[in-house]
Amino acid sequence: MASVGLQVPQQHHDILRLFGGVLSGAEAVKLSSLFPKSESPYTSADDSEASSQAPRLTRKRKLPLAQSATAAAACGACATTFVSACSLPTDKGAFTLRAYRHIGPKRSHEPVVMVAGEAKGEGVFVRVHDQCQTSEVLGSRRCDCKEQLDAALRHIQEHGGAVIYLQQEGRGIGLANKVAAYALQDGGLDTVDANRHLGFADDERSYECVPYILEDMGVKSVRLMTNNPFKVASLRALGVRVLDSVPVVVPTHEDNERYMRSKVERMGHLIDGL
Ligand SMILES: Nc1nc2c(ncn2[C@@H]2O[C@H](COP(=O)(O)OP(=O)(O)OP(=O)(O)O)[C@@H](O)[C@H]2O)c(=O)[nH]1
Repeated sequence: MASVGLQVPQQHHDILRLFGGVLSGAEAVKLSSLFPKSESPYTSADDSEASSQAPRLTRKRKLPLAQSATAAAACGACATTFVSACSLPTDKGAFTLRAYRHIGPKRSHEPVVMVAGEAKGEGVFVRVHDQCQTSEVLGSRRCDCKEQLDAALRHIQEHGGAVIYLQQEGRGIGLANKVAAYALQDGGLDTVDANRHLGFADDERSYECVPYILEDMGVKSVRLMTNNPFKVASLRALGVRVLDSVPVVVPTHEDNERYMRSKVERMGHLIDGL
């Protein structure tokens, strides 16, 4: 069986150094494996010659080159790389799908952006949406995530804009932990206390890749599609210019009503009628 030995390749040493040695070798190998060698944002003396001769399909965006000093301070050590874009016909119309790779101190993942119409300049409709496999893939009615995603996609199809889709399942705790949190909610805890019971913060998400994605797309300011003031504050703290927030309210039903109430009462969401 393959295992991670003690021999960590040179490019992984670079990542270990970047993260101040906080990561184990295995974690660093996993993070680095998100990047094909020719696209690694961290080049070592050993491979710089080879990579300079390789075809360049991607634009690299390293944090030290970022224009936003606020974002640099907030992120500390991260890199977001544009990978590719394609057309994506869907049941809601035609979009362009842009794909990125992000490596960061809290998580490394592959953000994608659904773009419709003109999504550049000032006041662009943008939703920053976090993955919810239980509703979006499995059809769960415990939350409103899929309905919000669909509503946002329809909105940008009509008005132009972008949905930035981040792989931060379960407010950043991951799918298996979210199932554990659901089990605790089946036993009577609400969504916040379930997270705490498992030893997590109420919200473990991080949005450090968003400023770079917006900058890459030429978006200067956004009208953020969200009901969550904490999300607005988090993005502003990273240097994103949020002009206002646009509510994304979808009908509540008996299967998600308790969750929706908890979002309002425990997490400060602004949802009319709740
Ligand atoms: N830990 C945990 N995560 C959940 C639960 N229900 C949904 N999620 C996750 O919550 C995230 C969506 O967060 P929400 O709080 O519903 O909404 P928001 O993104 O903060 O705010 P909006 O922009 O208004 O949608 C997704 O990553 C879901 O997977 C739950 O009970 N526990």
